Amino acid sequence: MNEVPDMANFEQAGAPRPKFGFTESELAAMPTVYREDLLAGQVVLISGGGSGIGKGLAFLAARLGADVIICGRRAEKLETTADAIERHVGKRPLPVSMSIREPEEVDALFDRIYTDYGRLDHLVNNAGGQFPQDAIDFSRKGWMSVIDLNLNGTWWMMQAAAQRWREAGSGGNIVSVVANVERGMPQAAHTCAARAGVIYLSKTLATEWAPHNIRVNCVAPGVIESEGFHVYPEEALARFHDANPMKRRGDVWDVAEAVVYLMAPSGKFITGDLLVIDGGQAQNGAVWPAGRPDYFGGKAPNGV
Ligand SMILES: CCCCC/C=C/C(=O)SCCNC(=O)CCNC(=O)[C@H](O)C(C)(C)COP(=O)(O)OP(=O)(O)OC[C@H]1O[C@@H](n2cnc3c(N)ncnc32)[C@H](O)[C@@H]1OP(=O)(O)O
Ligand SMILES: NC(=O)C1=CN([C@@H]2O[C@H](COP(=O)(O)OP(=O)(O)OC[C@H]3O[C@@H](n4cnc5c(N)ncnc54)[C@H](OP(=O)(O)O)[C@@H]3O)[C@@H](O)[C@H]2O)C=CC1
Repeated sequence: MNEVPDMANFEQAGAPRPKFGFTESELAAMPTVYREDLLAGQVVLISGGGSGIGKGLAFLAARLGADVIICGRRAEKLETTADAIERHVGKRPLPVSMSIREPEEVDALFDRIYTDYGRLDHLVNNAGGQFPQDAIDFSRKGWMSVIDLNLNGTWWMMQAAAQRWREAGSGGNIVSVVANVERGMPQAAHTCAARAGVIYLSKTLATEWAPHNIRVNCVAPGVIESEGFHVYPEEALARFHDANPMKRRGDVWDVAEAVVYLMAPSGKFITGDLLVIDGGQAQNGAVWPAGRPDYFGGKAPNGV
């Protein structure tokens, strides 16, 4: 397992740049295709908003004028991210420590949002993850934790949002961050099962919830450089660029801007869909998150 620098604090502490992903100054300055008041007056909830893709999106949404709520399990990480966004963007997201796997904690989160803001416009289900392992060796607890996090946790959030929106008669918008599961993904069968569940759940809800003016979409990142990379061994990381024909990793901004496209009026006629952001991985390339076995070619000719 690699040592991960404390991403959220590194700039203040004068530490070297993070091992994976952008600095906070970079997130604050990344060029965006969107106009600066695009999300003004809108309330956006981002699960897993303290790190990685969710943190990038929290910066972008705040820069576009939204009131942002970020949630996740680790309070310190959320606070530090909220501090950084306040410092760089001038708008402080509300950090809420909770687990999406606990329905009561999900309910409490939505109660807090409606008490503090009186509304919610967008739910981004970004919290999720997995560990790389051959499926044959999954422990029961390991399988259950990945399914519970990525499928059940995402559902509790969706249902809680939709019930509030139905009650308020307001409509709303859900975007769930899944993964590129079209051809399956060896060493990540648990997450493929859960993410496929979220994709087809979303397609179904898009129809059921259209009468409530609720849109439901997914985005599927390919290999996106983020803090989440710390769960993968060096051997696998060294070849992540081989996962797609563009031969490189994507970045959190690629995903953040795609999510905003679906949230904003640009997405107003899109529901039940899956936007893939993977440099062509669905067509060509393979990711082996625990390292490529010899049977499938082992090391590449250049030695990595
Ligand atoms: C699919 C690869 C695509 C490549 C591109 C990258 C995609 C990304 O998604 S980037 C990363 C996104 N972030 C993460 O994945 C977050 C890191 N992962 C986790 O936090 C865990 O893997 C989790 C999702 C399982 C979290 O569950 P939690 O219940 O909090 O975790 P525990 O540590 O308590 O573990 C529960 C259970 O799971 C088994 N397990 C956990 N890690 C491993 C491992 N490395 N290898 C094998 N098994 C693992 C294990 O059974 C754990 O129980 P105990 O044995 O009692 O600890
Ligand atoms: N980076 C990539 O290449 C890809 C990423 N993805 C997916 O994109 C999403 C974001 O990943 P990324 O930013 O890369 O990695 P991160 O590990 O940085 O993001 C995962 C986030 O989920 C939060 N989280 C985990 N468990 C829970 C929980 N039970 N309740 C609430 N929050 C939780 C984590 O915070 P905390 O630990 O504090 O709870 C963390 O902020 C994930 O769903 C990931 O699987 C999909 C495909 C590729």
